[in-house]
Amino acid sequence: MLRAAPSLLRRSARAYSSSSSHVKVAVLGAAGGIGQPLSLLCKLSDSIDEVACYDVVGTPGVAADLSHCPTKAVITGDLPSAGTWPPSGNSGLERTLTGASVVVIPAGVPRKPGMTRDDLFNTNASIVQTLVEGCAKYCPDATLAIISNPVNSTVPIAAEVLKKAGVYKPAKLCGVTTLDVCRANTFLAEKLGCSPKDIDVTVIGGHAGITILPLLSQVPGASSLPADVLDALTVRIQFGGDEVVKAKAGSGSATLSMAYAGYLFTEGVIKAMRGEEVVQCAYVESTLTSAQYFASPCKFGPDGGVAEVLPFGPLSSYEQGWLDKLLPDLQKQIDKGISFVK
Ligand SMILES: NC(=O)C1=CN([C@@H]2O[C@H](COP(=O)(O)OP(=O)(O)OC[C@H]3O[C@@H](n4cnc5c(N)ncnc54)[C@H](O)[C@@H]3O)[C@@H](O)[C@H]2O)C=CC1
Ligand SMILES: O=C([O-])CC(=O)C(=O)O
Repeated sequence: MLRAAPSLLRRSARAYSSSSSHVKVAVLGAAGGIGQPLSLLCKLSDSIDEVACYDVVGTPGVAADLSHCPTKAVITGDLPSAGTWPPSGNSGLERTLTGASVVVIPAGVPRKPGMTRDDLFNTNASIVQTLVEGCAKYCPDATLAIISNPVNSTVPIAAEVLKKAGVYKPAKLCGVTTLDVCRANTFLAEKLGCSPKDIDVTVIGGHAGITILPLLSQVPGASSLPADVLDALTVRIQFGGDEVVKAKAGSGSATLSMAYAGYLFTEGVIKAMRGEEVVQCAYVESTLTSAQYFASPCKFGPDGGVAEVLPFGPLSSYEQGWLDKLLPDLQKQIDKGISFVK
């Protein structure tokens, strides 16, 4: 009674047939709470040939450690200048980014209890700006997956940086909202008493508080839940990040679940590059609503970018109420990112 084709990643007959080219994934912020387990998951992946770990600290150690895992991916670890593993003449960011197909960016500070994601803006905006300037220079064709918060603003920052450099391709710039989908699937499955693997909730909007909107009404088994249960579930998904920040009590925010979500997103991009049919939610430049950037289901294509921003389907009146409320908030956070670079 749940969705017939629930997987985040949908297979087609062309699976794995179209490309055997070298797939390099760069992780920027690779020594951090998200970066380390994300790099591990990438190192364990059969579809990744090279994992390039970059951070301002610790990456030679992270790379040396991961290199002992007996899997096919070659691993490197770079700092901004000297200090690489294995030793190399290139400067750190250049070596990391050159030849990358996908660049995943979890660099930046995480929240502490009492903070909003927007409170991270002052620190993370310039970190993302600098790193994306490097992407514009060394891997202008790569797909960029932005994890650093506030995603609602850091994606517009990245877009403005790429525009300034003359290499902006909207289809190749995504904010990663996969953790919202993971939470929605997990929490809804708990309520319905089924496996989260049998559920694929579409989550639209942005990635902060009320800008996150799970479309639970579209999941057949969920639409019959009482209104108060649906409301509690919606709010729990919107504020799932706060749940972790509170439990970690000052030591950071979601890292392990985010690493898993970032890995799922990256695998989705790579599977699409190899010819599989992949639809996954992402925060991208969009004309679906009045907000310039908006998370919705996106079909990924063989170049690793978004081939089509898909419509998000019918909303219940409850969800329409949230959408009306979130759009002005989201646009404000987008404008803040744009003005930072302009
Ligand atoms: N999009 C999403 O769903 C989620 C986003 N996040 C965000 O991800 C970011 C990272 O979180 P954590 O890994 O927990 O933080 P962390 O502090 O553990 O790691 C961040 C890493 O970034 C590195 N870094 C800082 N400046 C850098 C620069 N200029 N170049 C390269 N690396 C740099 C740091 O050295 C550190 O190793 C935060 O902004 C957090 O809010 C966290 C969870 C979910
Ligand atoms: O809540 C945070 O600050 C980290 C995050 O984005 C999430 O867990 O969704």
